Amino acid sequence: MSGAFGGRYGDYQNEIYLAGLGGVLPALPMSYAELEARASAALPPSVVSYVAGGAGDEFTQRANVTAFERWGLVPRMMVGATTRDLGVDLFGLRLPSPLFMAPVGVIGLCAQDGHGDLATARAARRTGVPMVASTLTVDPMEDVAAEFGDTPGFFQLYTPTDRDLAESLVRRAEAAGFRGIVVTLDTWVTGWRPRDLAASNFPQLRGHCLANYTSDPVFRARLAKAPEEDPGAAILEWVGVFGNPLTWADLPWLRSLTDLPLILKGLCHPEDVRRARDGGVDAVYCSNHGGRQANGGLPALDALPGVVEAADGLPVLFDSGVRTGADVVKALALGATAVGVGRPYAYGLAAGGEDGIVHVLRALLAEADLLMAVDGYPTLADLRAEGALRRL
Ligand SMILES: Cc1cc2nc3c(=O)[nH]c(=O)nc-3n(C[C@H](O)[C@H](O)[C@H](O)COP(=O)(O)O)c2cc1C
Ligand SMILES: O=C(O)C(=O)c1ccccc1
Repeated sequence: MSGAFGGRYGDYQNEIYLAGLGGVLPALPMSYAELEARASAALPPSVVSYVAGGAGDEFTQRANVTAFERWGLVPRMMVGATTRDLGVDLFGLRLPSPLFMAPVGVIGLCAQDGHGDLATARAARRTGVPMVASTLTVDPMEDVAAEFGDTPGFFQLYTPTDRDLAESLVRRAEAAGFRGIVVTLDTWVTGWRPRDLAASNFPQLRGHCLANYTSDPVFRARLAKAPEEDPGAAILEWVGVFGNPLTWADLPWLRSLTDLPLILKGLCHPEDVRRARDGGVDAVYCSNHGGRQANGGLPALDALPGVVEAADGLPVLFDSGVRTGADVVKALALGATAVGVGRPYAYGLAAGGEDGIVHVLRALLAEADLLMAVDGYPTLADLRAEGALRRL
């Protein structure tokens, strides 16, 4: 059955209604609010506050979400959009959809078995939706990459202050088969996060998600004792080496680190985008870290049009506040090449393991696909045409 209820990604809708005919209801929530509630009940409180929380009073985090309400697609009729093409080209790769999983440093802890990075990589394999694996994982990057199958994966680098360590991490990512390096610029220092402060809990400070460091020969060589013998010293060493306050003078060095596509994450100002472009990056990534780093700022979506313009044809990745398939479509219509989600898949994992992530990704893509059908925009190029999207 396809027709009135399906399409390539929309077929998830068929599956759900068909299962209902057999008396089987969806095991996982269909709305973000219910998903968050289910995940919050499943996770330890310290992980809930870390994942759900943001900077300050979380104004920017909320604004990231509500910003999408100010845009609307204008429906077109009699287009006959019976098949939709959501595929995108990125760095010479053909991705089946424009969706990707943004790097989430504690995703490992969101799984019941504590190996959420591996579950995420397996969900990437099953859906074709790429994972951007954080530097901060429970399992080393080599083990994560081994689960990707044919789906390309990207490595997110938190650039350490030790350049040799940075280079070692990048060499390992290349050897493990990652297809690009995403350098996150907005988190060399941690933003003020009242929820984590109230619980006096920051997972990495308790030794979580440091496997890429403790498995690294350059990091290990900095320690007097092996991290297995003296975990406390390893954590302190991590605190000292983690955050590198990079400047534009460091961009030539970053660029020289790899021949893989280089993507800078956290760019919102057009002038920064131009500098990144001039420095030879392969893509820019517009994001405000889901409102976790700086409060009081513009929603990332409001920065997107300026970033797209300044990128001048360079691919633009986007995340922050995407909760629905309609949000994915709106970000694409505003010029994003690919659209990322963070918390939604973390909650999918917490609520339903690997299947929970697959559910979240399929639901996002089904909604986006069916929206493009209903509104008569069969391709991403149609979505970007003049008059498709209007500001309320
Ligand atoms: C719990 C959590 C951990 C994160 N860890 C990282 C990280 O390690 N590296 C990074 O670049 N971004 C990290 N981010 C930011 C995400 O990549 C992404 O920018 C953000 O989650 C997007 O916003 P959303 O959660 O509203 O979808 C993290 C986000 C969350 C929620
Ligand atoms: O929590 C985060 O969003 C994150 O990416 C991070 C990781 C290490 C230190 C501070 C923030």
